[in-house]
Amino acid sequence: MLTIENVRMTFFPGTLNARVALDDVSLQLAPGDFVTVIGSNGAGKSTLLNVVAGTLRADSGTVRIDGRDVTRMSDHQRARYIGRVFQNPAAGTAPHMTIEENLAMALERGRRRGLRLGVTNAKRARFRQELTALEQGLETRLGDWVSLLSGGQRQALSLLMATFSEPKILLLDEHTAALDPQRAALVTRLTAEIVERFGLTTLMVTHNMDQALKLGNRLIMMHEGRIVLDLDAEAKSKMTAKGLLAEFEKVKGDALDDSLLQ
Ligand SMILES: Nc1ncnc2c1ncn2[C@@H]1O[C@H](COP(=O)(O)OP(=O)(O)OP(=O)(O)O)[C@@H](O)[C@H]1O
Repeated sequence: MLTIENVRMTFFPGTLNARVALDDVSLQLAPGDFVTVIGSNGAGKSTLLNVVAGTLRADSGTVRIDGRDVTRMSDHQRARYIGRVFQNPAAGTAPHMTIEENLAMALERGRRRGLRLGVTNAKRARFRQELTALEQGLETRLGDWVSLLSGGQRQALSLLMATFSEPKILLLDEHTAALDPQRAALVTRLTAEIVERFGLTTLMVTHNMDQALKLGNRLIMMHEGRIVLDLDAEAKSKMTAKGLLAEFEKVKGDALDDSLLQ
């Protein structure tokens, strides 16, 4: 469903500030794969998601979604294939539009004929049904401005909006990191439910080891622009948070050894 081949991406190439964010990254996801992505700060996790979404263009390499080469497509052209939720609850929703207007916008996203934001009764019934599943009481607040919602409620709504148009790929970029533990747990649970319900192929970046181990059927660890660990479902089920930290220490140590040898 998603194929990333030999992708390289350097910020400020050819300058003293040059920074290799992705160093020959290849990754293949089968339909329905749910891959959690961990790694130290600056490892290239967000850049990877940006290259998949088309927000950033790779210097070289290819990105294919469902067999289609999207490498040269803009983020707008890819929007119909991709749903994305960011760390900041404010990023995924329009604050001065109502809940139902936001949902109507999400429903039309990526369609070719432009925006048809009209909220019909049929749509409203669907919105109520989907919102009820979030268990946030939002189904009775369709006319409320989104700016009135809590961070957790907004993130739950963002998740619903990102998956509404049944994207081929769901990208989650530390989408629970800005929430308090209780709300983070709720959004984590909703994530698992929604991904399973729609069978979404998902890449989820997180700094939370327990979350990375609990969710999904595969885990990758990135370090300095490379994938340094790739655990399938079985290896992941046997891994512990402590074990992951030990792997972190190992790659950091190896990187240090390499730099000392140069
Ligand atoms: N817009 C940018 N301009 C310049 N350099 C950037 C930009 N975005 C990322 N980088 C650099 O690219 C590298 C990878 O950054 P990226 O944000 O992908 O890492 P990350 O793994 O998501 O880190 P974090 O966990 O801190 O969010 C870092 O060295 C970072 O400084």
